[in-house]
Amino acid sequence: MTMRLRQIFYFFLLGMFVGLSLSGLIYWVITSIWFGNHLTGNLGRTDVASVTQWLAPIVWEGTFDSTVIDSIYKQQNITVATTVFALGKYTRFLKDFLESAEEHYFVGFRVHYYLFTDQPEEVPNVKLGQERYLTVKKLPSMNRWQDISMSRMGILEKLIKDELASEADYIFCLDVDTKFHGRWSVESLGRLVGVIHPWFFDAPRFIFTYERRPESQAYIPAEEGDYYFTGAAFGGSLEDVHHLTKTCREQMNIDIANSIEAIWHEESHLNKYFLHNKPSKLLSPEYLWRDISMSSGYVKIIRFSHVAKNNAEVRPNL
Ligand SMILES: CC(=O)N[C@H]1[C@@H](OP(=O)(O)OP(=O)(O)OC[C@H]2O[C@@H](n3ccc(=O)[nH]c3=O)[C@H](O)[C@@H]2O)O[C@H](CO)[C@H](O)[C@@H]1O
Ligand SMILES: [Mn+2]
Repeated sequence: MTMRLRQIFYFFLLGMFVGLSLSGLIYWVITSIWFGNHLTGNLGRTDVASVTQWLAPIVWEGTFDSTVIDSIYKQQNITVATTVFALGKYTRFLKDFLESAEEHYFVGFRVHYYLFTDQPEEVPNVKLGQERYLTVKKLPSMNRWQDISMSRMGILEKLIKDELASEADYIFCLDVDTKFHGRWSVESLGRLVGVIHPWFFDAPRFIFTYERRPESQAYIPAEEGDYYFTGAAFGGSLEDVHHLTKTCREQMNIDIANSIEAIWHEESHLNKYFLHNKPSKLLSPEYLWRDISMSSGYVKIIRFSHVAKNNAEVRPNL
């Protein structure tokens, strides 16, 4: 009798197990196959904002499906122009920059690096993958680091206008004192793309180091501004980045004529530009972190970071 009861009990348990598994399977079939992802594919983060007030996505780990997004861009045969400047002692950063980019940056897509330097002989010989190209362009040396940093806008404006039109679809302009540590790929593409500065993403607005003197063209009043963007990485379509670099160059020239230099140089002008020309996509500080040794709970993966450097030792002036 007890034997029989036990059998019934086990049979019941088995029935429960099969029933639950079946209903789980049916639920999965209905939601993902019948409905597809449009109803239930709920990617996103709850600990950080992943969309701006003007409905531009903010790219964080966990907000996109890399397989889906790769397959979209694979069909488009795109070329991503990538610019980097290395003058004076900054040529020492090139090897790590290029080697790590070959490992993590737009892997499997066509990338054309444009490298501006005053010492082409110092450009390291880095083995590039298939469909990866490097063009070295010589620049005269400059003796103020601020001038090097700011002059990038005008040089990029000219590069885009004179050479890139039929050569590339998108462009990213990056600092060289940096290194890639994780995927940076097509999820970052957009018409106009800004990267949230790693030191200010969790700071209140009054801390943002916008230019606060009304005499400068980069001036932003205390009650304005959405995010503080880094000058070390920005990008987008050729047309939009051309307009950005042209505008920043013109605004910096007006400042020069008025004998004023914005507090954070072209970064200040970039922030002013983004105030009136909202980026269509924002990249989280995963796309330019402080230094690989620092951590933050929000940043689940460091994709690109500044490297620790001794400014007094590498810059031509203080
Ligand atoms: C985190 C961040 O947002 N950094 C910004 C910040 O400091 P940074 O300390 O990052 O500026 P930086 O010294 O890296 O200079 C910017 C870039 O100019 C180039 N360079 C500079 C000096 C030199 O002797 N040789 C040379 O090639 C190089 O590509 C470098 O990456 O302020 C700069 C201008 O105010 C830029 O806006 C930087 O992007
Ligand atoms: Mn830098």
